[in-house]
Amino acid sequence: MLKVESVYKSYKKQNCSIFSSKKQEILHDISFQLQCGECLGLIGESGSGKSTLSRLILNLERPDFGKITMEGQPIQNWLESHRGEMSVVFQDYTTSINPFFTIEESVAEPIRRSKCKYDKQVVAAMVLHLLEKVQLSSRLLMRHPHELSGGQLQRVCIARAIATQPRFVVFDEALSSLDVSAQTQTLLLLKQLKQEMNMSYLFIAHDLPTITSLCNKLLFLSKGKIVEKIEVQKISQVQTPYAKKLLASVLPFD
Ligand SMILES: Nc1ncnc2c1ncn2[C@@H]1O[C@H](COP(=O)(O)OP(=O)(O)OP(=O)(O)O)[C@@H](O)[C@H]1O
Repeated sequence: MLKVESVYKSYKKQNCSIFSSKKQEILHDISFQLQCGECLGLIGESGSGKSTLSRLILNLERPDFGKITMEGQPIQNWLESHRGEMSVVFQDYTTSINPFFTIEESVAEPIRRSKCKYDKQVVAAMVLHLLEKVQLSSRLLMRHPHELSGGQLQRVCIARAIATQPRFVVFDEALSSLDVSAQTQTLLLLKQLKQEMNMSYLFIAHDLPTITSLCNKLLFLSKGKIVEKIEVQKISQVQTPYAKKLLASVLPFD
């Protein structure tokens, strides 16, 4: 489904003069594939290039070299011809939602922007159904974002992300800002939604237990390079010192 081939990305070095052309390599020779229905976890420490990679996949930025394709088509072409079939949930739920919109308006927005045109009552029914899917009460419909908890707001973001029935969703540190209890509940919800809607996920996180409980394959990213790819069932067989260190930090005993 998604194919990333030898992708490189650099940014202009920070703290350099505006005339300087010095660049810092952020991603180096990244290649991997994600099959239909799979949940691929991308794990790496802060600054390893995870969000940069997700921006390239979402076509918010272009790689310097390399190819990103979806079902054989360059990602930008695929996104144009498959509107609403890829979506994203970011870590910062507070800036992902318009503060002036009610929850109903926020969830309705991606449906209204999609290629299918529905009348008002149908959109209202779809919003209600989506709230039910993410286990939020219809009593929240007329509230504004500041009147919801962090966990509830992230569910609104998830409802928006699944509103157009995407086949592929990128979760970029989507649970990192939630407390442990909201994280656990949201994780269960994502598992359930994935099963019900047969979606493929790219799940980016720096927390190994969260990622292993949801994903079937893992990529370890260190300093812009994929240092290890492994199936979650074989996680105890990781080879690289970086992956071993991450594993040891959550499983201190043999
Ligand atoms: N637009 C940009 N211009 C210059 N440098 C950037 C830009 N975006 C990211 N970087 C740099 O690229 C590096 C990787 O950033 P990125 O956000 O991809 O890491 P990350 O693994 O997602 O980190 P975190 O887990 O902290 O979110 C960082 O050093 C960052 O400062």
